[in-house]
Amino acid sequence: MKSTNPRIIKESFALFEGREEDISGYFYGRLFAENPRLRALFPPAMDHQRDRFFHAIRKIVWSIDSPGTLSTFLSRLGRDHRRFGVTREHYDAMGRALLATLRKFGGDAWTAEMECAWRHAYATAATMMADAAEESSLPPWWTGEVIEHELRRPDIATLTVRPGSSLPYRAGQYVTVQTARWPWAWRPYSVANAPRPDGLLRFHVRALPAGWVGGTLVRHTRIGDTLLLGHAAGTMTLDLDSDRPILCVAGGTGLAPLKALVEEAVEKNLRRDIHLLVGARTAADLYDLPDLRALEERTPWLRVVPVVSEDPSSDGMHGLVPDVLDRFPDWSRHDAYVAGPPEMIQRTVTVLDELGVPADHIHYDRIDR
Ligand SMILES: NC(=O)C1=CN([C@@H]2O[C@H](COP(=O)(O)OP(=O)(O)OC[C@H]3O[C@@H](n4cnc5c(N)ncnc54)[C@H](O)[C@@H]3O)[C@@H](O)[C@H]2O)C=CC1
Repeated sequence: MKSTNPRIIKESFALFEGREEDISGYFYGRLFAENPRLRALFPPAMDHQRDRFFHAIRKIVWSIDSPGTLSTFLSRLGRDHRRFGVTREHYDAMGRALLATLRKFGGDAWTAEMECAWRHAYATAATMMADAAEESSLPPWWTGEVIEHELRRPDIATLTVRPGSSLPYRAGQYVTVQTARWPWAWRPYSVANAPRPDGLLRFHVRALPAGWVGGTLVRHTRIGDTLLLGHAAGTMTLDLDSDRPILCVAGGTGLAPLKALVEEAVEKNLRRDIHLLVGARTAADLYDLPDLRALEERTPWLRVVPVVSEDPSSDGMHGLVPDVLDRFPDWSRHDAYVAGPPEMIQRTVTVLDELGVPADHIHYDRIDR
């Protein structure tokens, strides 16, 4: 964004931090009031969408002076928005609503200089998104047929899905999934296997109490059902230039992307020592252990370590998975990959930092669910 003023954008963004909910609510309220037809493009419940909106704005602001990062992010966002049916004209309406929102929440501190910087930044971002969407040779979404559905726990299922045509992704990435039961509700799930010649995708899904898509996938999905799948995203992929040993730390179904990474390392025969720590509440919640043990059996340089947090009578290691890391000799030379609940990721990153793992050797994605 050449002639956008990054300093003004970053400084003025401080006016809005901490008021995410009100700002996103006002933005969408205003957008739909002025453009009622746009409402149909979005899900009935807007909570996740509102979070995503602010997250996207924050990410744009933070990377506004890193053209490479920004263009990768905006291009992906633009391609991805095709699944909502968003076209070039819609960006103008969104831009008007965004500026009106910033003006309102900026209050007396909002200046003409800020207005000009944001107007320019938005126009550039919208052009990048719309161009990327139009230039993409990939479809806006894929259909996928469920060919296996296995209930591993009352609230956890593994699914295998066959996309209608090849869906490109790298091990460790996630795709968004929509079920016929909840049109427009897209929820991200990591692909739990490395890319395969037959293109099949496996998912690990937990049904959460208020989770529409997860509940449907676990309890109301059968073989032969059709799902919609969005583009792959996420940066937690294997660093293939590194020869360091690998530490994977999984919490619950956060195992999915890590299993894909381990599979990729095994398929490529990387022969870098891998420790896979699998955190679960109870021994029964270790829903994928037999598969992991089979993989371990075939792979002399892979060690799978179950860690149970709420079941002191079970065999093996006990504790929250980040809290057992200091019971091992030394992780400081490892590349670390972390996935699970957000608090678990945060704690694991802190502990790894304390144990001397350099920040740029710790990989994780913050997925907006
Ligand atoms: N299904 C998927 O494809 C993916 C799911 N995820 C995320 O992984 C999470 C999985 O959740 P559940 O299976 O319900 O896990 P869970 O809540 O049952 O926790 C599993 C283990 O994670 C650790 N843990 C949990 N909370 C912790 C905390 N506050 N501090 C430290 N350690 C903690 C503990 O070792 C615990 O035994 C969800 O947040 C999901 O969004 C992440 C990536 C992919």
